[in-house]
Amino acid sequence: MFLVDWFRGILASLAVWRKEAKILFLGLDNGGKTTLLRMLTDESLGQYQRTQHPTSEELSIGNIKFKAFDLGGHAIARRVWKDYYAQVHAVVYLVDSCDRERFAEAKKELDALLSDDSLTNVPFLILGNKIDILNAASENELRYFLGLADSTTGKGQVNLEGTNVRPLEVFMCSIVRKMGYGEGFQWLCQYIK
Ligand SMILES: Nc1nc2c(ncn2[C@@H]2O[C@H](COP(=O)(O)OP(=O)(O)OP(=O)(O)O)[C@@H](O)[C@H]2O)c(=O)[nH]1
Repeated sequence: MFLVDWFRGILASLAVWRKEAKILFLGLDNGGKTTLLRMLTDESLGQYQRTQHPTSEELSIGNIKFKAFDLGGHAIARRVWKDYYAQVHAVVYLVDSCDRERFAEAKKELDALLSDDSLTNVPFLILGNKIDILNAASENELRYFLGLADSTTGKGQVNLEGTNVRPLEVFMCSIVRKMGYGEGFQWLCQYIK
């Protein structure tokens, strides 16, 4: 209960002082986007129907709009999210940290996003999800395979204003166990302007 309230508090404080924020949840299918969206609304857990491709889901909390899209061979989805949001305030990129076979695909999609002109300087929170599973990759392993070993900008309060450096960090989490993503969102919120 405390964790849930704390997490909601982070989002509520963002909603209070911002007029509007648009946050994209992106990643390959099966990464946990739908589960995270559901968690943000009602903390209800469960198995969700795998959504149809190209898939998108949306929810609003106050003035914050969250929208999730699957990437990976879904050129249509990419076009749709680009059309949908003229401006995105933050990206949450989810990776299944147990699915090593798809790390290369996850990296390819992430690289494409990081070099996308419409997302220049948009903060990126990378969530390595499913760490409750025994064979999950460690944070260092995930950073390595996503090519982020040297490009993350630091956890905690790192002032990047005036530097032209995009805030980028990796946080490991288990959405079903309600672990780790709150810290990630707390980090991200400081950069949502
Ligand atoms: N063990 C574990 N399973 C998780 C976790 N988060 C999500 N899952 C499971 O992973 C599967 C995919 O989760 P979704 O939320 O549907 O993933 P998605 O990114 O929305 O992918 P699609 O539904 O395919 O579009 C589901 O069976 C979830 O229950 C987690 O933290 N730990």
